[in-house]
This record gives sequence, C-alpha cells and structure tokens, in this order.
Amino acid sequence: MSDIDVRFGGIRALSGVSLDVRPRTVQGVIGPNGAGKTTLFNVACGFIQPQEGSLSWKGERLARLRPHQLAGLGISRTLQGLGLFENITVLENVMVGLDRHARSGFFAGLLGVGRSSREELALRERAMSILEELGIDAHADRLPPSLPYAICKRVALARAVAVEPELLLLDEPASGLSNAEMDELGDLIRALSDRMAVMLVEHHMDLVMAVCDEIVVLDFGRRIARGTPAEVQNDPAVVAAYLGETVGDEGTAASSPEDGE
Ligand SMILES: Nc1ncnc2c1ncn2[C@@H]1O[C@H](COP(=O)(O)OP(=O)(O)OP(=O)(O)O)[C@@H](O)[C@H]1O
Repeated sequence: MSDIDVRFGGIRALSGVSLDVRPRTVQGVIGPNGAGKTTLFNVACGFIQPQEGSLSWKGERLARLRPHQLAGLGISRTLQGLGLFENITVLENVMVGLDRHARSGFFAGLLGVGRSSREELALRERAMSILEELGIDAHADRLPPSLPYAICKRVALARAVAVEPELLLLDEPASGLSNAEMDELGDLIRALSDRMAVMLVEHHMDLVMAVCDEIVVLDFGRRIARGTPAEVQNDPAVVAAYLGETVGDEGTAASSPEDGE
C-alpha cells in the first residue's frame, strides 16, 4: 500500500499511509482506538476504495481491488465476525472455503472443471489435513454453534489457510481468547509464516510483539512508527500515543488532526 488516504466525510481515517508485507514475514499493524487499523485492513481486502494512493501486488499495481478478486490473487482473510455456516460441520465449512477458491480459478487446475467424487475426496482430505495442522481435527464433525469460541475462531482460520494463500490477512485474531490460547495462536502464526506472508491487525500487544517481524504503528490515521518489535516498543511517539498524549511533530511522529478526535 502506498500513500493511502481514506476520508469518511470530514474524518481523515488514513492519511498517506504506506505499508509493505514481504513474503513469508509477519507484518503487524497496531495503534490506539480509532487509529485507522480496521480501515487499513478494509483497504487491503478491497472493502474500502481509498481516495488517494495505490495498491500493488507482487510488483503490479492493482487498478481497483474488489473483495472477490482476493481469492484469484492468492490472498485470504479472516474477519472479526467469524462468518461460519452454523448448520454444516466444521469440516464442511473448510471444504466450502476450498470449493469457492476452486471455482474462482485458484485451485481450478488442481481440481479440474466440475466436481467428481474423486475431487470431492481431494477437497475432504485437504480440509482434514488443515484441521489436523491447526489441532482441531477432533471437532471435524461438529456444528460450529456447539463449539467454544476459541475453536470456532480456529475453524475460521483453517478456512482461510486451507487454500494456501501467499498472503493471509488477519483482523483481530486474538479477540476473545485466553492468554494460553493467544500463545498457541502466536505459535501457529509463526509456523504459517514459513510458507505465507501474514498481515496482523491486532490490539493485543503481547501477541504482536511476539510474532511480528515488522510493525507499523498508526495514530489518528497516520503512520507514526515502523520497525521491529523492539524498535517500535521504545519509540517515544508510540509510547506517547499509547499513553493518550499528544504526539509531537519530531522525526516521524505525527501531529494530532486539526479537527480534533
Ligand atoms: N464507515 C465509517 N464512517 C465514518 N467514520 C468512520 C467509518 N469507519 C471508521 N470511521 C472513523 O475512522 C477512524 C478510524 O477508524 P478505524 O475503525 O479504522 O480505527 P481502528 O484503529 O480500527 O479502531 P479500533 O481499535 O477502535 O477498532 C475513526 O475516527 C472512526 O470513527
């Protein structure tokens, strides 16, 4: 993302924000409430079209990113709402995700045109192997409403990961999880980053600090810092933003918007 501007009426939700996610790294996006994290995530998913700035994918500029294009590009996402189908099993939820990608062309070469029982079996095996990898295969035949929230979150993650995206976009994956569950999620995200890039938008500082290779910090819609976890943690602009103080205009630090909150 390069120089992204998003305005909602008089509110500048993002001002000139740039961000790169490099292959097989975890890129974190943090910031206090209202900093613009969700807006940035929505730009990356094609839900929001920025007024200014551009998006590129693997060196090519994307004219206008739409949500339905993500699958074809090799990008998957999880959202804050889980979006699971409640009346089909966990395994079937993951299969549906795979099947959508198959029909969008991402897996078409692998699965062929039309669905034979052999292809159905391939989908099932693929879905099962990802449930095993995420440690939730024991719940394959359960319906989502009968399962704890943490397991459902992992099912949503399994669905996004099953298609083996090159970029995985995670919006607040740790919300509602216990500390132990968050640690497990951290290990999982690190393991996934061996084979895909991850953009992690997250409130929980412990998780972000533990798993990210690089972090971008937003405040009032501006990027106020960027660096390794150790670098951003010690950045005075970041400390000030999190303490709710006005951020000074020194170095990369941004000033508060003229129109207040
Ligand atoms: N659809 C919208 N219409 C109007 N203003 C919006 C809209 N979405 C976001 N905003 C405003 O844009 C700014 C950035 O919001 P955003 O939700 O991206 O921040 P955030 O960092 O995700 O916050 P939080 O941590 O509270 O979720 C806020 O001032 C918010 O009120």
